[in-house]
Amino acid sequence: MREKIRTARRLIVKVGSALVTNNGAGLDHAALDGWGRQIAQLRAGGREVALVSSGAVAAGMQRLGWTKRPREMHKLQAAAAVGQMGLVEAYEKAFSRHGLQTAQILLTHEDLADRTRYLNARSTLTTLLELGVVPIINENDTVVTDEIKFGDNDTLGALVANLIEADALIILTDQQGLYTADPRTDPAATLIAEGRAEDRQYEAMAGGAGSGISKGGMITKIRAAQRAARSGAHTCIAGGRIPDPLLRLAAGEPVGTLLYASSTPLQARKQWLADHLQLAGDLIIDDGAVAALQNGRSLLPVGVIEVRGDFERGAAVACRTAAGEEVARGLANYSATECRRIARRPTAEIESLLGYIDEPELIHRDNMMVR
Ligand SMILES: Nc1ncnc2c1ncn2[C@@H]1O[C@H](COP(=O)(O)OP(=O)(O)O)[C@@H](O)[C@H]1O
Ligand SMILES: N[C@@H](CCC(=O)OP(=O)(O)O)C(=O)O
Repeated sequence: MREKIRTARRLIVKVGSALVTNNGAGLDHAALDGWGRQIAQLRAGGREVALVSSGAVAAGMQRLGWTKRPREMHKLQAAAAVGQMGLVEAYEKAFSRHGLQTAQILLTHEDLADRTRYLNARSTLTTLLELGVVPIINENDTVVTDEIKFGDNDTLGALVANLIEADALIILTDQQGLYTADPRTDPAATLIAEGRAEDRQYEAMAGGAGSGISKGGMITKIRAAQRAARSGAHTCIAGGRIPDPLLRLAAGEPVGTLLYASSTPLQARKQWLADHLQLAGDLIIDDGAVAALQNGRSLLPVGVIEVRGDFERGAAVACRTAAGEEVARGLANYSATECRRIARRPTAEIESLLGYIDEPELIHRDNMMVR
């Protein structure tokens, strides 16, 4: 089973507040340096890595000289704003020592719920990865209006894994993995080596956060594994203080707990497309395009005869024959207005017709479910 992590090409690594701030004692520069060194090695081995890092609130509290986590939302948000500065500065310094460039990405739930912003976030993140830059991602705590508690970064890590179709989510924390009960309160608890992410028994074993500076606890990590599995990503929960956890996991060593997804990313994604999407419009396609889709190809603008409905970029649309029969459904890379402009035209003309080109296909085959 550990083969699944050994062969993972795109990884999301999540590090929690306890590790980043050495249990609230200030940023743990040695830990940051160690992650930089490991990520540089993973990159050199051909993997893409994005880092989801907590620690803004804890680092801000430390900078402001606060010893107790405040309850008021505005104070937490102020602490996050102060701490995020120090956090990204420290990452930039530590990672540059290992030849890595970093980028700050701050996201909110709305950014991932809104299709256009979702697609923009996805393009930016994948572009950064292609450029060899390590995105350092956190929730944009300063603007979230919900309780900060809902914004735990385990969930954010899973959402990012879904967003960029990562192969694995690695959650580093202050325990060695998932135990049969919280080891802080139950000394007889034993480590779970692996299991299916969707297995509901794990929720009952997991408790809340281990320290005053962390938010999620183990339960949010289990739910994150369930969520990551929906796009086919496997999750490892492992101890962040053991030597080289990332390199060992990537080498296939049985470190921590592996909660694996039971379907491949593509199957999971296509299933999700088939089950969940509300269709926002129709693309009427010609016979050549019908044959191309049935042969597993992407939909190009040249095969589209007519565009029905009014939809945004990223919306789910049906591909139909002129007689109205549904051939496939998928996520459109262009809005209805843009689709009308580029319909029947060769891909090479997209840029001159729209003034820009985002994707050469109108619907990519990975985002399409053929009936
Ligand atoms: N079944 C369990 N196995 C391991 N840890 C658990 C379990 N239930 C609760 N925990 C607690 O979860 C904590 C890790 O989560 P958390 O404190 O949110 O850390 P992080 O900052 O890394 O997200 C552990 O320190 C532990 O006390
Ligand atoms: N965005 C917050 C993250 C809080 C959080 O989820 O903490 P943790 O449970 O340690 O991952 C921060 O940077 O402080």
